[in-house]
Amino acid sequence: MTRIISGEAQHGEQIPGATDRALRPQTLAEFVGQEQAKANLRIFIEAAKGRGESLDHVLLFGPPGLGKTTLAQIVARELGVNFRATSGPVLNKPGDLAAILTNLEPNDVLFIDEIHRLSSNVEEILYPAMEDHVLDLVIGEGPSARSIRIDLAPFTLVAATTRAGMLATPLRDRFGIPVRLEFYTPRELRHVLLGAARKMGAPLSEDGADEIAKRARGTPRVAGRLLRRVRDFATADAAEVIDRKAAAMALARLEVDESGLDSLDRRYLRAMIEHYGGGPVGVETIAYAIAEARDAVEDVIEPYLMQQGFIQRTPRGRMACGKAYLHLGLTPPAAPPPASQGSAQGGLFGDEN
Ligand SMILES: Nc1ncnc2c1ncn2[C@@H]1O[C@H](COP(=O)(O)OP(=O)(O)OP(=O)(O)O)[C@@H](O)[C@H]1O
Ligand SMILES: [Mg+2]
Repeated sequence: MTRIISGEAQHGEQIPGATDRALRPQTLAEFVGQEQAKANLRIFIEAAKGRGESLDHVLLFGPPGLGKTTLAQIVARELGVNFRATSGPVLNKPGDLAAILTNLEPNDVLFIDEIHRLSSNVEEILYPAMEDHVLDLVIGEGPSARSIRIDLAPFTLVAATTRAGMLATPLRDRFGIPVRLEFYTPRELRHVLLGAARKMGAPLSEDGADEIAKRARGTPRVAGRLLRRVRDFATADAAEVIDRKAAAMALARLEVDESGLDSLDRRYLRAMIEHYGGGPVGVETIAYAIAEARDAVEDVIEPYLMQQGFIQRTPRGRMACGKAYLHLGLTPPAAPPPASQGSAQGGLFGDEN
């Protein structure tokens, strides 16, 4: 799914040296937004440094593109230690993780991206490593197999996931510092955009930044991507400054509407309303209806639609809110009677699915 407004990294964006990296903030001070998380991290980092100890393990979770990888790198830099990065799907065997762990220097940061995709046999050796800084390995097979214990240097695991709910409880419990990343406000994104534009040398005006920020679905990665495309249009049109008008024109050509929704979001809402009476409808069903993978629907489409109040999650499935109808130029159904759960009428939305 290649969408201009997808929070997921696209081809080229994650490659070292690509523009994306040049735009990454390098310090906590430069990292815009997430004030609560930053304030806490700053205190924990200073305390760990003061004691000369490793920072407690950190779990970063939230939708794609909100800055988990960036924040992990910043934590290592602020601690003044090495940053080693790997990811759940890459670690196939316990030995893969063991090789990395045994090479860490005291208090280093090990970053494991997509930790929810770690296989269970790798996860098992991670537990004693996180808790007691030891590695329990089994050498050999059958009757001659024996287990050996290796001491590790103290280290900080910084893990990232878009799916905290998918982590096994024993794993989740081993993180002393859980950090939930939130969507950014348009004000914060304006800040991100002006900073990125400065680094790119793009002549972005403040009202131009506001126009892009409004449509970047609360996600810095989307903001950066929109900025690059808008700049392309501005270059093609030989515009001297990217102001509100130039930005709005470019965004219209990219089919990103004033709420930051693109054609896929609109298809999702339309399918829900037109085929399923506005819901409740299960995520599988709606994913099938718009021919997208369930994961993509849950990770990329729904969080923002939910946060913006276009849809809501109920025990019986997803439902379109009045805002979704209005956005598509449709008339919302009359409000159902206020949560009088006893009224077994089936309601306006019907019970057929
Ligand atoms: N707070 C921020 N201030 C400025 N730029 C940011 C901020 N957060 C993220 N960015 C920028 O947004 C882009 C995406 O950030 P990052 O790769 O850290 O997201 P992520 O949460 O790790 O995404 P994923 O879940 O896909 O791994 C980067 O270019 C980064 O520079
Ligand atoms: Mg990342």
